[in-house]
Amino acid sequence: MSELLDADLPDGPSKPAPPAAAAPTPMMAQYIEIKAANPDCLLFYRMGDFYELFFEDAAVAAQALGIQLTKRGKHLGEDIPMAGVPVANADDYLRRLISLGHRVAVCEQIEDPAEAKKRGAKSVVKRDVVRLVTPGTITEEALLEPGRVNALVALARLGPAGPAAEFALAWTDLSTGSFETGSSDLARLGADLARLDPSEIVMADPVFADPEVAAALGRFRAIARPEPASLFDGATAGERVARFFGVATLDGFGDFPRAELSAAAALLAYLGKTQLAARPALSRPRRHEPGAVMLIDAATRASLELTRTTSGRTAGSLLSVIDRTLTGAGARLLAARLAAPLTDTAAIAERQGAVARLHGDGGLRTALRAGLKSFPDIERAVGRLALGRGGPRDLGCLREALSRGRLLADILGKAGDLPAETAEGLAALLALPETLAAELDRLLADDLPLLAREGGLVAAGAIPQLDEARALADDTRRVIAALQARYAQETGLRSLKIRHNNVLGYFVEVPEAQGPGLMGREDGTRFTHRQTLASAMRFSTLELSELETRIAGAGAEALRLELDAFAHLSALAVAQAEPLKAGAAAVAALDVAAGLAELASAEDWSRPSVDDSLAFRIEGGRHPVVEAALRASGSSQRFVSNDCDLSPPAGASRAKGRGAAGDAGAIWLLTGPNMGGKSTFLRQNALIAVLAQIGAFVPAKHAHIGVVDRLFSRVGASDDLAEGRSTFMVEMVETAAILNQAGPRALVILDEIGRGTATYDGLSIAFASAEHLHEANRCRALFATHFHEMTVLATRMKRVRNATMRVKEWEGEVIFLHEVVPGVADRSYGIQVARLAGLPAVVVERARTILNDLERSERGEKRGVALDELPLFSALAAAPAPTPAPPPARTDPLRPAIDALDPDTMTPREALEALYRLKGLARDGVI
Ligand SMILES: Nc1ncnc2c1ncn2[C@@H]1O[C@H](COP(=O)(O)OP(=O)(O)OP(=O)(O)O)[C@@H](O)[C@H]1O
Repeated sequence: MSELLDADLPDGPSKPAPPAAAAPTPMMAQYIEIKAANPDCLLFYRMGDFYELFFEDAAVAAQALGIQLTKRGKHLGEDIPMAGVPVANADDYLRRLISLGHRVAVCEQIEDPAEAKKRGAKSVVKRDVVRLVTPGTITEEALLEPGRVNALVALARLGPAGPAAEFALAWTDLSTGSFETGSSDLARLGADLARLDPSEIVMADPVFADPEVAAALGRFRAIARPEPASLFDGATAGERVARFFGVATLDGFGDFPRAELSAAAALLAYLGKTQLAARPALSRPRRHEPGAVMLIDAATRASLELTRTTSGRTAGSLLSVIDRTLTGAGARLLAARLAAPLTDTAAIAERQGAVARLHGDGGLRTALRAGLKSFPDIERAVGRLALGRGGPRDLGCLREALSRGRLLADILGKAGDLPAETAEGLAALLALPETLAAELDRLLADDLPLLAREGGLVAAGAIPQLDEARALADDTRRVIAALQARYAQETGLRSLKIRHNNVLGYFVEVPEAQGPGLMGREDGTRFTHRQTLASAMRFSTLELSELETRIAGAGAEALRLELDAFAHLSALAVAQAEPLKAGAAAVAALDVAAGLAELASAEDWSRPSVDDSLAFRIEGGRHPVVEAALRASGSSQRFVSNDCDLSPPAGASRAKGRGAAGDAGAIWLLTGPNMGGKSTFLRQNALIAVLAQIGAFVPAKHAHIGVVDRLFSRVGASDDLAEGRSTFMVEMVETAAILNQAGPRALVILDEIGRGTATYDGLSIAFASAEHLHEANRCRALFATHFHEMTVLATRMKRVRNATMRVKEWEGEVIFLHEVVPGVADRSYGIQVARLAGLPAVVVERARTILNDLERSERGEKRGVALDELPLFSALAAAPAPTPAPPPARTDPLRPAIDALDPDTMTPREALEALYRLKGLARDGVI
């Protein structure tokens, strides 16, 4: 704060108010200049131990953070609003601001206040923005969720707007340094973004303004940010990427299409803009081959609740049920894999191999999981160190990771034959940098401070000069005592003392009589006379004055040595970023495989067979989330497993031609009562496909799945009022996407489409959609419907099968068996379900009458009178007295009961009983 200098201080009350247009103070002028360069950020302006915010920023921050809004000095005659947050817990405030969608520019003092003072008493310490904190560029542990990838995406468009425009994405998680690219197009952009689930997207201004892109972005537009088109310049893109990685050409990185290079270069440019001087330790860009992953659009992800439930919570999602990982990196990898199931059968088999090995070897799994438990997050520690934002604890994390990595390698090394993925992991663990491990072990203390500048990060005994400096700083008295003992011994003067005062500093003092003996000594220490007092003489020595200087500088020296050691270790770690990251990836993959194996063994899941056929045969399939929920509810009801077979009908591949079965999967039309379990069945099959293709085991006895390249699910109706679309409109938009995009390898789940409009319109749409799926899309599909009329399709179309949910009726009650069987439901049991849901009995009865009537007329019989009658309430009211009569007087049963009593004729016992009777009437609430 000392640097705030007079120039920065608010005008005191004694001073006259400045004229309205008074020039700002030098500090305010500096603030205004920096703020003008960062208009779209809240500016955290460093002043001593605080980040201060001024003007509008102060008001915004005070409101968002609930901190006090004060004022400081005046600008143009007005008070300057100010709010501040302590530097020590700035992370917490940053997190809150970022989560509210703000961006923050962190402005630090970039010179020592003493330097500023040299320029004159009124000069201001130089400051500059060192970093922009945005949702996609955070790296601090406190700001990140351990198990969630924090993706920043750059979206590039090649060519002018229009359906033929090529799109590409480049994405990174700055906290771990991952860096990937992939191609896209307008139709699949939403699905690609949904897979990455970014925190922030950057794109060129014109792309941001394109209404078609805006529509494709959907909810992601809220986190999109327009940037100058020059960031995406395709002509210089390759060169810029090469420059970042310090290579002459990108040839060694693989073949990147131009649009992907443009996205990659823009991403790097944006990192440059936000990270300024710091250079992130990004891995070399890795290209996602088109078609390598199963495409799942945002609506499908939401309806299948893969990583979040429809209400936005993690608990209750598929991820939450299958996640048995033990490390942050493992949890992130599992989430990333779940978001992007593979389509390459060999890659799937490789992952399955790792799970299967650990599934089959419980001992190995247990040992590995013990070693993995809270394994430190290497990736994020390296990421922070590379950006210069790391601390001693990040080094400590690497030290622990390296030694625990060796343990894991030992366990795997003794395990014998390993599947490819695990063997690769072992190789990466064995390649963890030994030299770094040794250096960390040698230099780091056991307990590490949060910040390097607090000191204490280097172990005692590691650096002799540091030990000495510390000894001097911390243990001056001991050093002096040792010196005093030495002098006393050397001179034979037992009364020799070393003392200190501000004038002489350290000096030797002896009784006056012995002083002359010290002067003019030929051998040993030379004592220089400084002062003679009445009873004592004082001397200095060379050692003492050296000691003096060393003590004065010792604290600073100790800190410098520690900071040097920290910089040395950080540089060593950053230089080894690649093997460290490879080790981290190995640990994450082991954790995922061991977690999935643990899950499979605890839940009795099986290894699916995944190939390039169009098969889809599930035996004894279960819905993992509903099953877990049933168990957690403590209900005695067990989850009922079901089979599903959408494989092409037998011999179909030989039948060629349109209309014949051809090489296409089947469509199941599923009818059945409400609450029968249709939606559960539909979803469980989609989830089994997803699980199979991430390389996991699946909740089924057996599963054979021909790779699904695109998954569509249209389950349940929901309004999208924010986008101005009604329930029916949303339903139709999503159905349109399916009918337009699903190819022969797709798996389509349609749950009751057409129910959002009038019956005949709905039925016609559902009917036509099913026909289109069969004839045009020719994909595997599950179609649940209440339109029983649709079941005739099975007689007309070769690959349509009817299936239904079994129910039992017992004494007028409906019992849901949750069993899927071939056939057609005879009825919907909607009225029984309505009764179970607690609809008033009178409404249920009336509904039953109307239903009978409708059914009779449908059968061509004479319709009853129910529909022609007055509606429910007038019908009820019509019978007794429709005329406006006063409301019936409330009868009070106590009155007649009291009237009936004759106290004169009652025995005491009868009186007592009567009293109890009256009391009972009152208590039962009859009155
Ligand atoms: N296979 C099953 N085993 C046990 N319980 C099940 C099973 N399937 C569904 N259930 C239970 O039945 C409830 C209703 O299931 P679901 O929502 O799938 O029915 P639905 O037929 O789709 O109903 P609606 O037609 O009303 O949408 C579930 O919440 C679950 O508790």
